[in-house]
Amino acid sequence: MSPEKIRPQTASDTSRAFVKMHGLRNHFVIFDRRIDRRAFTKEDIVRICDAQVGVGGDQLLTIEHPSEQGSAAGADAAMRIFNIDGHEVSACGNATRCVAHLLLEETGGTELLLETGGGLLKCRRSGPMQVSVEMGPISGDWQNFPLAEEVDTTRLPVENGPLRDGVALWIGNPHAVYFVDSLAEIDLAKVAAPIQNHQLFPEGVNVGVAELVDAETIRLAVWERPGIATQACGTGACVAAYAARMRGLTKSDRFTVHLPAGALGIELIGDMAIMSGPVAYCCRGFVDCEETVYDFA
Ligand SMILES: N[C@H](CCC[C@H](N)C(=O)O)C(=O)O
Repeated sequence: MSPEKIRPQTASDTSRAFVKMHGLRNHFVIFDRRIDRRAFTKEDIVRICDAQVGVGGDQLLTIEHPSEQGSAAGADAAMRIFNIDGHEVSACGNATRCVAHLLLEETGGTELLLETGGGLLKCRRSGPMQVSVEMGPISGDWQNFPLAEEVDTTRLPVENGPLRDGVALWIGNPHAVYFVDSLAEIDLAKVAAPIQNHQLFPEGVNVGVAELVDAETIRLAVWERPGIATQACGTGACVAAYAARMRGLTKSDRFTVHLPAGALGIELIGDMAIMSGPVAYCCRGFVDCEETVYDFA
């Protein structure tokens, strides 16, 4: 096949232009809805995120014009975040860095304010392919999650095997953090899935399993909604650092959080977590949003 046959020259009526990026291998298919206003159906999202029939991604992101309220508060753009099951969620740390980098390249600036479902996030370029984001504030308010009933979020009553005495924290999305002695001995899917699906969390919860290596170093793996072990989780890293300090396991306010694909820097200032880490491009292209018919004849 000649390269021309496989290289799209222009977007056809049913296709949409995307860029795929990753932050520590947490990978995203990103669409700019400021340019192409068409929305995505749940089926589109599920298929686009599935590498076998679409592009492949941990989430689908759209860049949008800020809302009136966001604009008034100074937002430069807005981001919407969809999980691989098509459900919209309100926060993702690695996605925020990727979208902020795209927008900073567009403006040539060094700072911007990004509106998300979880609030307005201040982002800044912190190196050639590095972005820092003020991700907080972090809270333990049970009504945010929501929880099926009021419980002490600092001592979660939901346990499974080695995951005991967890902390529930909100950073635009819900997390349950459990400290263990050795992360290497944990079968993440096996121990975290029953907690994610526990009736206390009617909308599910991202489950972080953390090992405090020393006062400033955490090893972390996150079983994200809707049931995937990602290579990195930015919001998870922020709440793990916050939980370690809240629990009195350390007095530090600067952390290196090691995730399966690499490290994020987390700085805590009061309830605010500043997350710093890398971004990278994967590819650009067009993806079809019509129902696809396969002919194997
Ligand atoms: N990987 C993301 C978190 C996505 C959370 C999402 N899966 C949810 O359901 O809240 C991060 O870097 O923060």
